Amino acid sequence: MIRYLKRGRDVQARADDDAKVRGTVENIIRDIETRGDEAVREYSRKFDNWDPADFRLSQAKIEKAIKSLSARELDDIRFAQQQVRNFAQIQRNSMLDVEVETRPGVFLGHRHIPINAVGCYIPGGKYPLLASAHMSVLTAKVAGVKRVVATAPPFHGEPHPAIVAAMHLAGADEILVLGGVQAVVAMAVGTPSIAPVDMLVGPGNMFVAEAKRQLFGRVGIDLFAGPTETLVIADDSVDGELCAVDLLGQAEHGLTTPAVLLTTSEKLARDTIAEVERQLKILPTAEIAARSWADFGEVIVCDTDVEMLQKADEIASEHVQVMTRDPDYFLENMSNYGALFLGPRTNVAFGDKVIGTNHTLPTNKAARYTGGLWVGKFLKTCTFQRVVTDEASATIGEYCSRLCHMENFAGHGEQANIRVRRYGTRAEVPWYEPVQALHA
Ligand SMILES: NC(=O)c1ccc[n+]([C@@H]2O[C@H](COP(=O)([O-])OP(=O)(O)OC[C@H]3O[C@@H](n4cnc5c(N)ncnc54)[C@H](O)[C@@H]3O)[C@@H](O)[C@H]2O)c1
Ligand SMILES: [Zn+2]
Repeated sequence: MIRYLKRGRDVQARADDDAKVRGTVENIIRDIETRGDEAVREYSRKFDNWDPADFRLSQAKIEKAIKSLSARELDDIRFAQQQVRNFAQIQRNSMLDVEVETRPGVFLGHRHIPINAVGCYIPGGKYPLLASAHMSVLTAKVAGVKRVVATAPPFHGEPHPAIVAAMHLAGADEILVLGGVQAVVAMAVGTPSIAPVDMLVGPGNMFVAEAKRQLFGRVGIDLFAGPTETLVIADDSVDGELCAVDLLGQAEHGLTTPAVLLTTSEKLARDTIAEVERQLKILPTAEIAARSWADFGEVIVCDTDVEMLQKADEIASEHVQVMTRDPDYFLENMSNYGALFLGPRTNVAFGDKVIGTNHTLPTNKAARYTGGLWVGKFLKTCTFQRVVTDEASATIGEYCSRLCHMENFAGHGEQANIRVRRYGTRAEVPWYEPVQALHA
């Protein structure tokens, strides 16, 4: 049986919020489409109080930002990037191009082709999320993307030096200081100063995620990566302090961050609720975390691991941290999650910042149909084929011709028939008389 000790806001209230955001974003996109650069500038002034001569950073400004960091800070960024680069490269190596002879004389294959130009959004509203530069820019570069544009909003009125350094060290070809919807629209449609990109990637708040969603089709997007969500699955092998730290650690992202505890231990559930209240008195980011916990936090008690698994798949959370006696049960059986964190020794912050897996992950139940950002998202898997013998051309041609006939496709049928006549031994294609006559 599944019991809620604490519930979040109802589904209707969340749907109303989504509808409001959709409308706001629609208007901004339409406005930028009609008025271009001028509108980009206006929204930048309005939302970020930011109106520089050029949104693009010069080489001198990039170097100045890097020089302002300490050796320790630069080294830490390099360490994180090395972990992300290494794992992205391992994943790239797992993706093989293929070319196989599927029937005598018939060769089919696919190649992974990098997208030409990608725009990476690095969030910087509440926190300067420099880790997103590793996750997007660097991974795109490992995939072989030629032109990578990276953009982040100003932080306290200026480019944030650690974000700029991380973008540069990750290999960004162009660095912009521009935030929100205006940044993603500018990269997607292009402006006199920003050449358009083919794909938008990276996380962002609900406005940024919704803008990417609305621009999909005109450009590619990686996935729906909106406000962070976290799910902790735990049994009585861990304590309330650890669970509360792991819930609040992610609840601090923003006011709409669901942090959910699923547990088979009612004692752990109650201990965690008490611990959350205690920690909220001392956590420096409690102002945000307390609101998201109050509105979106949930504590759910189940009887068995099987029940927890069912509920977890239904929630389809971005992050799922498993701290039970047998975490592998969830690895083997769970199907809907952005990323799994197995056992108490790791946690979501490791994945967010440094361990090497990508932190840009599906939210809003998108984990039902996609994983997170990874090197494969920057590659198009494109097929090719060739037929190298007369016999193969004629044999496939006969099947094709008959199948086209069933679908009433005369022109397609002729494409096949002409091969049958030229490369085959049959003098005629009996099942396709009318079109045959065209070539008599
Ligand atoms: N899903 C993931 O993989 C993932 C990973 C990391 C972070 N995140 C999420 O990224 C988000 C970052 O959000 P953030 O706000 O700190 O930074 P952000 O850079 O995404 O958004 C800031 C921008 O929002 C725009 N904005 C603010 N208020 C607006 C309004 N009323 N109308 C239109 N535009 C407005 C501004 O232009 C501003 O530059 C968080 O929600 C975090 O949870 C998600
Ligand atoms: Zn996080």
